[in-house]
Amino acid sequence: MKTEGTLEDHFEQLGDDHISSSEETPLRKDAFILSDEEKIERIKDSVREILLTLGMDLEDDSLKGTPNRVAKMFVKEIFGGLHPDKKPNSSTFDNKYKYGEMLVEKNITLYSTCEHHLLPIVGRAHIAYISGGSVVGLSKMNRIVDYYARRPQVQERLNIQIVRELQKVLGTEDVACVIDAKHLCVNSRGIRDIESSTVTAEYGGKFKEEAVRNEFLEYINMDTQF
Ligand SMILES: Nc1nc2c(ncn2[C@@H]2O[C@H](COP(=O)(O)OP(=O)(O)OP(=O)(O)O)[C@@H](O)[C@H]2O)c(=O)[nH]1
Ligand SMILES: [Zn+2]
Repeated sequence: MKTEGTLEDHFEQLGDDHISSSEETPLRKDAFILSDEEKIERIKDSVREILLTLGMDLEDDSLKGTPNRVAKMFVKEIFGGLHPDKKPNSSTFDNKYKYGEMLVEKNITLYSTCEHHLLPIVGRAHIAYISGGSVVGLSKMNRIVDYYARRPQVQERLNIQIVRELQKVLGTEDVACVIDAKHLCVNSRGIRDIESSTVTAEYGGKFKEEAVRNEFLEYINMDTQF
């Protein structure tokens, strides 16, 4: 969407007019007006400003590349999942072999960023689904987790977004995801409790039934023997 005036004018006009529902990442309508390169330039200036305000000497050899490094990392890496174009293409196949039990992809490594403090969230996601006719490539589940994790996030929303996307891809409600993750904003600052972790879950369709849910949880807790 292109409009007249400066980007600042445009932000001003938009005010709090977000396009998101509660399960969606709260993005502004103009989120993708700027190219990645333009975003990196702007963020670079902001990071420089923060470091200067803190009193850091940006002429120092070790620090002079930091604004650019952080800006690139934000746009291309840790927040690289904000752009819908980055959504992985999840190839599905017909369930020709008529596999009728649940499939569990467990211990998926998850790196995200807490949107309240911009500190890391590090953990594991466990996904299960029961095929309604389609099966999805195993790695696509890891890729979906990674895509939604590369955003400023809260764990609850991340968990729901993963389940909704898989339900869409597979054409079935019968999808579940459990996430167990450490939030560095709890572990390394504030209350500084290094031991605690946060567990969230989203159960769709048949996973709302106790027996089905328990089977999934048993697989997650099963020791992997290799
Ligand atoms: N529900 C939820 N809360 C989160 C998540 N990540 C971080 N938080 C919490 O967001 C809250 C923000 O609370 P504030 O009181 O505004 O922030 P704060 O003063 O830095 O709070 P403390 O961390 O208690 O020092 C904190 O309690 C965080 O632990 C998340 O994924 N889900
Ligand atoms: Zn936080």
